[in-house]
Order: sequence, then structure tokens, then C-alpha cells
Amino acid sequence: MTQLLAISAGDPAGIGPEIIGKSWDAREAEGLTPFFAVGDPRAFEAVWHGPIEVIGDPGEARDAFATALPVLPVIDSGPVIPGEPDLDGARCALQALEMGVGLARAGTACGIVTGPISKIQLQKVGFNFPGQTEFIAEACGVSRQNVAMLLAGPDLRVIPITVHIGIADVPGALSTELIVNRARAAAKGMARNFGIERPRLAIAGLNPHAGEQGSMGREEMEIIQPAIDLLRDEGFLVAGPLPADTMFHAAARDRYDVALCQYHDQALIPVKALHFDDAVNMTLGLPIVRTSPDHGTAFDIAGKGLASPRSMIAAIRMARAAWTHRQSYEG
Ligand SMILES: NC(=O)C1=CN([C@@H]2O[C@H](COP(=O)(O)OP(=O)(O)OC[C@H]3O[C@@H](n4cnc5c(N)ncnc54)[C@H](O)[C@@H]3O)[C@@H](O)[C@H]2O)C=CC1
Ligand SMILES: NCC(=O)COP(=O)(O)O
Repeated sequence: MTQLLAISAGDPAGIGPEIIGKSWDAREAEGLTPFFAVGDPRAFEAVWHGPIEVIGDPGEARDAFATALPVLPVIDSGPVIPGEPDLDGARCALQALEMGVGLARAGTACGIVTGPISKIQLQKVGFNFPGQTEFIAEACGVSRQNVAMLLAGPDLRVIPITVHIGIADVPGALSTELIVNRARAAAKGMARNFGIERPRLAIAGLNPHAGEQGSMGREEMEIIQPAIDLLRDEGFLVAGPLPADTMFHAAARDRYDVALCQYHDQALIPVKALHFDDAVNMTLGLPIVRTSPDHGTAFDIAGKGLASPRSMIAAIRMARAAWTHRQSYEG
């Protein structure tokens, strides 16, 4: 029997508990695969009025799911004030993440959907990672160079090659090796999680007009084109380096399955402009399925009942679909 999905609640003062509760409300209308939450039950009670069943073991979640949101409890986060994050809440978010990843790695859950955390809050309690992506990679024994952060919406999939670093550090962080590693993770991840056997990769330039033959920057000639040549030698279908300003309109998007972009906002601006409501963040290159909504903690609206569960629902759906694709990919 397929195990249930684990959903870590994220920061208890953010919108994670509300969108998980709303996803449970929508379980029948949306045909969602059963799931259980990992977090502080009080964080759910503070923002959502649906039924909760505290479980002692993921094995209890299947029966509970029909009538209540099953919650596997973590340490008590203390009083939860939506929109006001604190260190107890950050510890609680970290424990939920650790437990959820552990359950997915053990096969006790069929994958993990991570609720939004505040990176700065987590770092205050000793979390020494740029984000959940790198934490999960390390927990799974995979180098952070060999995973790829995919943001996927109905009409566009993107991967940032450099991720959570300052823009001034981007040129120095780019290397032919990094681009090749991300592209390999992208290609394998498309086959394994989406059933796209020979994905078409598009790789963006860094500079205006993709450098215009070196007149506006040399990274395309010295770093990006050599990566593309290596990837083509390995048999991958790769276009690029493409000028970033003309690769995201509708006709251009039809020519590739996933776009690899040189830095965070080059990738995330187009996908969030098109699909903020229902894009999903998936980590490619892991032995486990991991998805997440595309948005953050939204402390500004937490506890007001305004949070949309659309991206969380899409993340639940994508995790389950990826799990199914993996069964046939891995035989
Ligand atoms: N996967 C994750 O855990 C992510 C975490 N973050 C963290 O979130 C925190 C806040 O980041 P921001 O840049 O402010 O981005 P954000 O996504 O939290 O919020 C941006 C804007 O979108 C709105 N919004 C976000 N999700 C919404 C939803 N489901 N329904 C309705 N409105 C929604 C917010 O109210 C806000 O106005 C940061 O600490 C960041 O580290 C950001 C992105 C992803
Ligand atoms: N901007 C995307 C993002 O912050 C995702 O971070 P994470 O999934 O690595 O925590």
C-alpha cells in the first residue's frame, strides 16, 4: 500500500498551517492523495477551525484522514501569534522539517511537501543552510551542486543555477561544472518525476543579449557555452545561451521543457509572474520526492484567513504524480 505524504508545517507563525488546513478541506473536491501534517497542533488550531487528530505514528494517519487532519506533533512551539515569528517557532519548524525528511527517507511517507519557513528565523536557531533545498540534499547524502531547484507552473518550468546568494556574487559563483551538474540533475529529474524522457533544456545567458559576442560580458563565451558543448557531447538536447529577455514569451516557451537560468530572479520572476497562484517548487536529484509551494511565509497575512492554498494543493498533486512516475522509471 502506498504510504501517505508528509507535510511539514513550516513556520508556525506563517501561513503554512492555514494552507495545509485548507488543503485538507479541499481533499475531496481536488481528489488529493491522503497526507498528514508534521508540526505543532496549536499552530493549526490558531488559524484553522477544521478537525485535527493528533497521531502518535504515521501509520495512524490513513484512517484519521477521512474525518480530520492528522497531525504528527513536534515540540510545543509555545503560544502561536500568527504573523509574529519567534525562536521557539523556528525550532518547531526545523524539527518538523527534520522529521518529515526522515519519514520520507525511511519510506514511512511517500514523499515530503515542505511548508514555508523563514530562512532568517531558522538561521537564528543554528540552521546553517541557504534554504530547505540544501538541507534536504545533505540529509539525503547528495551534494548541493547535484540537486536542482525546479519551479514548475502549467506553462513554464525554470531552474536557477545559482540560488540564494547576493547578485554581486553571481558571476564568481558561476562555473561550467555547476551549470553541467544542474543540467544533468534537470534532465534526469524531468525523466524521473515527469516522464519526459528526452527533455529539451534551454540555458539562459547572464548578460544583456547573452553577451552579444563578448561586447556586454564574457561569461557566455567563457563559462556557459563550454557547459552547453559538454552537455551536447553527452547527448542532451540543449539550446543556448539564450538572451533572457526573449526566452519567456509564449512562442519561446514552446521550444523547451525547462529553462535553466543563471540566478534566482532571472528564473523566479517569469514563473511567479505567470503562475504565482499554482507554481510548485520541487527539488530534483534527491532519492526522495520533495515539493513545496512556490511562496514564502507571508507573515503579513498570517492568521487573517486570506492565504490561498492553491500552490500547496499543486505541490501535493505534483509530489504524488512524481512518486507515480518514479515507480515506472525505476521499474
Ligand atoms: N519554500 C520556502 O520555504 C520559502 C520561504 N520564503 C521565506 O518567506 C519569507 C517571506 O518572503 P517574501 O519574499 O515576503 O515572500 P512571500 O511569498 O512570503 O510573500 C510575498 C507576497 O505574496 C503574498 N502571498 C504569499 N503567499 C500567498 C498565498 N498563499 N496566498 C495569498 N498571498 C500570498 C504575501 O502576503 C506577500 O504579500 C522569507 O523569510 C523567505 O525566506 C520565501 C520563499 C520560499
Ligand atoms: N525562492 C525560492 C525559495 O526560497 C525556496 O527555498 P527552499 O525550498 O530551498 O527553502
